[in-house]
Amino acid sequence: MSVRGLGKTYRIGSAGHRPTTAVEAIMARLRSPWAKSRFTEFDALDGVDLDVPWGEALGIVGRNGAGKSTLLKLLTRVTAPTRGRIELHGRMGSLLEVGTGFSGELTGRENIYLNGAILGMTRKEIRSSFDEIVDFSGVAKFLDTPVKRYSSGMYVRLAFSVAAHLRTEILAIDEVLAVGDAEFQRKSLAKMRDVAKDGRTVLYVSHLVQTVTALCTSAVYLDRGRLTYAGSVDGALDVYRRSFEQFAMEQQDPERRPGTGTLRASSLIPASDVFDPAESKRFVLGVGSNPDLVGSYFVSIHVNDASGAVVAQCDSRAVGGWYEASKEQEIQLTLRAPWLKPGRYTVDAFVCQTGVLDAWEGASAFEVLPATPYPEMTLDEATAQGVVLADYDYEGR
Ligand SMILES: Nc1ncnc2c1ncn2[C@@H]1O[C@H](COP(=O)(O)OP(=O)(O)OP(=O)(O)O)[C@@H](O)[C@H]1O
Repeated sequence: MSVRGLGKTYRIGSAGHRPTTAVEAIMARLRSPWAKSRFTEFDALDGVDLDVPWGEALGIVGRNGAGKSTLLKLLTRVTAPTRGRIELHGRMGSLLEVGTGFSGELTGRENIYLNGAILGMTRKEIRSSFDEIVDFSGVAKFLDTPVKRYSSGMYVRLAFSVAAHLRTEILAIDEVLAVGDAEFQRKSLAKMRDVAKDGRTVLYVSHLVQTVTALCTSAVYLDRGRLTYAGSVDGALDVYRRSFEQFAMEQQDPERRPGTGTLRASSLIPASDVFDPAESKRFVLGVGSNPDLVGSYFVSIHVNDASGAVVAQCDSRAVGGWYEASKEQEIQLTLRAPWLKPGRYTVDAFVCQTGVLDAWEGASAFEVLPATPYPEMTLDEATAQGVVLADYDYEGR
């Protein structure tokens, strides 16, 4: 597979700019002048050259909005490139966002055949993989149910199984392993490794660094639409990790942060770098002063998980938190619930009035220890699903 000078330009006004980070979403919602003037036309991807030999499992990493999904959408012809050339030399099977590829009204069985046909498989070819697909997916009982009735887990399992077993020469997978449970993740990684060993090519986008390490034989790093690293998996992940540190450092300089700048946060300090899942998490947000600022302001602190998803939006307005800009403030946030799963979290801070005065992405970070808050069970499988840990009881006999 080879790609030369590949680029995609989006224009606001036609499709509009889709915010990808929490900060962008907030800026767009509050219609700050910064967000308006910043995007009119922009390159989601530009000047990408890439050669992927057969049998390679290529990881594609980069920060939110770097253009990873756009690259896969261009390669799978979901979107047309604005410029550049793509030579695949083979058929491409793909699993992009959940919800694409399958027709909700059709049953699982019908979707398997439909997908195969779309990929240019003969009925005989599809039939020869059919049992394997069904076995792997674990949805045998629901084969004659329309897929719109499937849970998201069942849907992903079947979609993955179809994409991995139909004998396309290239397989493109975007982020889906984050959806499935731990057992399915393990199975899918092993399956993708087999696919690559078979001499087929795997393209794999993920925020889950461990899965990139476990699966990929090489990797590329995308930075704001440009491919700035191509080489070993370790090399790409190293650049990826350093980009977070670099970004966090840049954002410490208020001048480089979005927002009107009428009032800026000065610090965001967690009570500890590590917390237990169920303990209260405290943060102190320092905010400067501006005697010219009329009226009070509010703040919002967001906690994001490792994939960048916002787990909690703690807006001070919701609990009556309004502050005066005439003097410097130290504002304390105590986050009692939900219980957070073990892992690394980043924290964003916003200072707002009618618009955003300061948007500080990655103002702080903390870790939640791999401890269990539950009195009995410590098995992984008991907590594998779900975004957070629930505080619950059971009663009955
Ligand atoms: N249909 C669209 N119209 C306008 N802008 C778009 C569209 N699709 C994507 N974008 C923008 O293109 C940029 C690249 O998006 P893309 O989804 O490829 O990034 P990504 O690296 O996959 O991000 P993430 O890790 O968050 O999935 C982003 O700024 C996004 O907002």
